[in-house]
Amino acid sequence: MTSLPDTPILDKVKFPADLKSIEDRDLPQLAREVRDEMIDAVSKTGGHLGAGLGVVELTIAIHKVFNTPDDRLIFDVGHQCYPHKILTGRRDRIRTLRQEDGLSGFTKRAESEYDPFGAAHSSTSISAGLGMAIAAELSQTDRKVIAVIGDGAMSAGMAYEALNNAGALDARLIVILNDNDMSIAPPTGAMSAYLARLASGRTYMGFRDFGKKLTAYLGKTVDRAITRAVEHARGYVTGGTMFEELGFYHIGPIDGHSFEHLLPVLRNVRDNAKGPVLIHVVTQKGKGYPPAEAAADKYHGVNKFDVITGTQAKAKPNAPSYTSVFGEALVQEARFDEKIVGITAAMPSGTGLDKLQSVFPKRTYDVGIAEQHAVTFAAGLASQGYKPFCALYSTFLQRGYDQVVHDVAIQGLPVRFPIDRAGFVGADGPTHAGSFDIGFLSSLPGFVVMAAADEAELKHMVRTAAAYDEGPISFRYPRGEGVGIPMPERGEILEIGKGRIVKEGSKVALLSFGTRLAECLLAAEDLDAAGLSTTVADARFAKPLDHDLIRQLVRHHAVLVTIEEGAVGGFGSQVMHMLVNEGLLDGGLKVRSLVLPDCWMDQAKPETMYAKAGLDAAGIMKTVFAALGEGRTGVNAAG
Ligand SMILES: Cc1ncc(C[n+]2csc(CCOP(=O)(O)OP(=O)(O)O)c2C)c(N)n1
Ligand SMILES: CC(=O)[C@@H](O)[C@H](O)COP(=O)(O)O
Ligand SMILES: [Mg+2]
Repeated sequence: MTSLPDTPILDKVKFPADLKSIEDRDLPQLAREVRDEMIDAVSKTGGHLGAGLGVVELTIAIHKVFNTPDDRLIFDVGHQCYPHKILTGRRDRIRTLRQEDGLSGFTKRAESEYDPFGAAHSSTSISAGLGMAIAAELSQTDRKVIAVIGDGAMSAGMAYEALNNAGALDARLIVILNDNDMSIAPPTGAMSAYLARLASGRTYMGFRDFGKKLTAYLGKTVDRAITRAVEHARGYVTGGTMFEELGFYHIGPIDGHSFEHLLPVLRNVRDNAKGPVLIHVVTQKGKGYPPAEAAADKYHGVNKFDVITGTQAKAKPNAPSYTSVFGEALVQEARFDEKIVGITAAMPSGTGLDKLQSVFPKRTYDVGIAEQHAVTFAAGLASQGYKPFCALYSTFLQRGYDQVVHDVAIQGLPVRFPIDRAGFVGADGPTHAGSFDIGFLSSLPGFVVMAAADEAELKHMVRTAAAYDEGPISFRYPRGEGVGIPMPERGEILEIGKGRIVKEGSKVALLSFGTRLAECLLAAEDLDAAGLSTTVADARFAKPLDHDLIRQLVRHHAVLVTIEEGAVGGFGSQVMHMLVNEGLLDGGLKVRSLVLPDCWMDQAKPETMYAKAGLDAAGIMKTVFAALGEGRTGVNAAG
């Protein structure tokens, strides 16, 4: 007789409190249901799948044992939080993930009281958790704080700064190391090897052994100093772990998919831990969905897909992606110049450096999630005559900014910075938008700052950067496809600081920095039709500015509009500074500067975000008409 399908449990669990009435023995079924729900949802939305599949049991166990939201639960990066969102009152909205007006793809304070800290950039959870743990101690509450951090996120220096401080403070903080032996790509670095030794070298600790061990640890003395000395001595005898040396009570490895392991360990820690504890949990990224388990990337980030086959929907590209153009152009230049090396911070495929890695593996370095180190590592290479391309997303370059200033710019070292994901990125929302690099780089003396207007320009900029050895140089380009123009066989070397006129006009001048050029050309057509003859220029450089070009535009036009995919303080600000100081505004020229809005724009399609920001053709036209005081707002006003 076939067994009746189990009565759905997930329908009875809207919030973690509902877990209290679910028997431990029924949790594996709940895990199956959460997994099915998540797979179905992400098959419709796309998003981060593998990481969440790997923490279904862990998430259920944490919410079962601890008293969230009063006990604080922080997910590092937060891309694995979909099971958490399903179990914390957001199941009904889970199919709005990463869409306009939908749920964020990461944890987000404004979204739920169960998200005590926002994430998306990695390796922040232990620091934030320590802050909350100390706050709990200062306010003398019994609140527990749990930080869940992945093995990849443990490759960033910030995680060790936090471990170091937590150990010193002897803070009551619970760190759960979710070790699935994966980052986005297979992990790199000695830490990854160390964790692998820990995970394989020590047999899984059953909860009975752990219970004896922890009771012995706690029962032995009330004086933690003596306890820690004993622990330290034990470390010397039994080869304690790095975490114990830092003052953490290290438990594990335990099986992160076994409730028999998870529940008693978490309950023991909840009831008995008095200081920092690190629980080493071994999981499988993509667990429970065979297409994800079989995939090299474990379906880290997926498009919409067919649940049965796992086949992802792939829109037919109209043009190559900027990332692929960069990757291929760099391989081409590397063939000509053996001094060219590539550096990525755990994102070989995202940056396109996987292409260099496949052709020149010994000239490509994946340093792990370590942008600060990546920048200064590149500076070290440049100081010895190499030509490092330190390829980072704009948003992740922010993490290495002091290194850019202190180790690269002040020393004038010729590090090349390919900056991908410039401007709005769409589904990842404000945490990943590439908004600030124009400003924070063009303010640095001696930096050359470029932006590609299209994929052909990007190819020129790769060649130009390879040839430029006078100091640091950056070039930015957006996520997604190019505009579909013919590509040169090889890029040309651009004249540093020189822009170009793309379309001649006589009344309005649109000066674009980056890929808004296409929208400028569309706007120019309609402006011409409205009797406003329009020049369109591609600045190419935010630093050094093309002063001759700008003076020429000022002399022969009544309106000058600058436009960029960056926040205020970038290209437009550089131009305004020049105009003011050269007295070029004294003649009544009407000048406007179009930039990203001064707010954190939630996720939507990039084109929708740019339209909302007034950075599309309609917005450009509206700006021109307003500047001329003509009150017209778009094509229909042209009549
Ligand atoms: C500072 C920073 N750099 C890069 C990334 C891109 N990134 C997102 S998730 C990830 C890998 C995280 O690996 P791990 O912590 O092991 O989590 P898993 O996906 O394995 O669950 C990376 C590199 C990021 N979010 N933040
Ligand atoms: C979670 C994270 O930070 C990365 O997975 C990021 O979402 C990748 O962005 P792209 O999809 O633009 O490569
Ligand atoms: Mg991992």
